[in-house]
Amino acid sequence: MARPKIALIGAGQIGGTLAHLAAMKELGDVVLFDIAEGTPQGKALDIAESGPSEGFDAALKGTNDYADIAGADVCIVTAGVPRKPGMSRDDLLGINLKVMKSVGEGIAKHAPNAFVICITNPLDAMVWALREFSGLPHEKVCGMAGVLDSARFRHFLSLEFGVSMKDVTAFVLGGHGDTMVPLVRYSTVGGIPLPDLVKMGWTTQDKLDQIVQRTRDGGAEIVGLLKTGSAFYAPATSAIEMAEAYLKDQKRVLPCAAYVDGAYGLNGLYVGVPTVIGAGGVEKVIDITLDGDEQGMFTKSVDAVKGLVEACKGIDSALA
Ligand SMILES: NC(=O)C1=CN([C@@H]2O[C@H](COP(=O)(O)OP(=O)(O)OC[C@H]3O[C@@H](n4cnc5c(N)ncnc54)[C@H](O)[C@@H]3O)[C@@H](O)[C@H]2O)C=CC1
Ligand SMILES: O=C([O-])CC(=O)C(=O)O
Repeated sequence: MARPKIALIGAGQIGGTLAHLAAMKELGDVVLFDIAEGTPQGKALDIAESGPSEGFDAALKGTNDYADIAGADVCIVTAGVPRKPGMSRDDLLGINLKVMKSVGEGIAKHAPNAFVICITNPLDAMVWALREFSGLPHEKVCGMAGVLDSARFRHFLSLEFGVSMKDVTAFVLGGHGDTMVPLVRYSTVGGIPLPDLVKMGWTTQDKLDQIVQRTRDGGAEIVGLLKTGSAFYAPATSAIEMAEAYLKDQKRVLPCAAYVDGAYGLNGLYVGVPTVIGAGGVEKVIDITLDGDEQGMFTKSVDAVKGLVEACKGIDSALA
């Protein structure tokens, strides 16, 4: 049986890391696409040359021609611009919206049956725009953010509790911005919800509040340290987890920016929610019950995403 084909649209920091991870995990053959001439070709060759030592079987190709993504099973989109210190993700909206238009058209023409994972920021608005420009079914287009934000939350919690990251679960909902909602009540250590761990005296509410804020600021913390761009190892790993769930029909329960129509009282909006990802793409949106405080934070985050979607419509009349 032929290997799956994975198209990576954008061969920058995340794109290159995605290609390396996909090859090392033997998820399929990889095509790296970018408008920069030489970059995707150079990265594809470099990674292919790591194959003999690593021992993976995967073909890698770099290209500047959308025709080479033909028939891709998965497309992961990182094309666009990352932020620099002092910028918010939302500052990227105008420039990256134009990129989503050409990427959406390229995918629609050459890989209309792919499962598409958007990473480009500002994430929730960009995945909405990419879906609009591509015209693909909503369940086949989603955005990566919740897996990353939840992984950051889990990492910080594991440091606080001094336990393995494997034993920490966490969910972060809402838009991938300053208003994201780390859900303390639905996050656990060894199955014990965080509020119970406060009652048990293993941590304090104050420490949890600080971890929640560090999670919300997780992207900015890395931007401040790197200075020339944003995080790429953990973002790439998170998207690969989603791609693998689709390719292997794993039915993973993963938070992602999914099209929510009906659940959470929403009427057709891309925003971070828990989902089930399998061979059908985003097969289910899990409509968890939120208490008053959680609902208030989620509504604020949803409103921020709605504002960005309206801004997109203002910039490109084809979206209005
Ligand atoms: N959703 C999330 O959780 C995260 C999102 N991001 C976002 O991911 C995006 C990519 O980040 P990096 O890989 O670090 O950036 P990068 O600058 O290293 O790579 C972006 C690549 O896109 C290419 N590109 C630009 N316009 C293009 C077009 N029209 N078609 C094809 N390729 C094009 C550039 O040549 C460049 O190689 C940024 O928007 C960043 O903000 C970054 C981290 C996490
Ligand atoms: O912060 C950024 O600009 C990149 C990003 O979305 C993240 O790392 O969460």
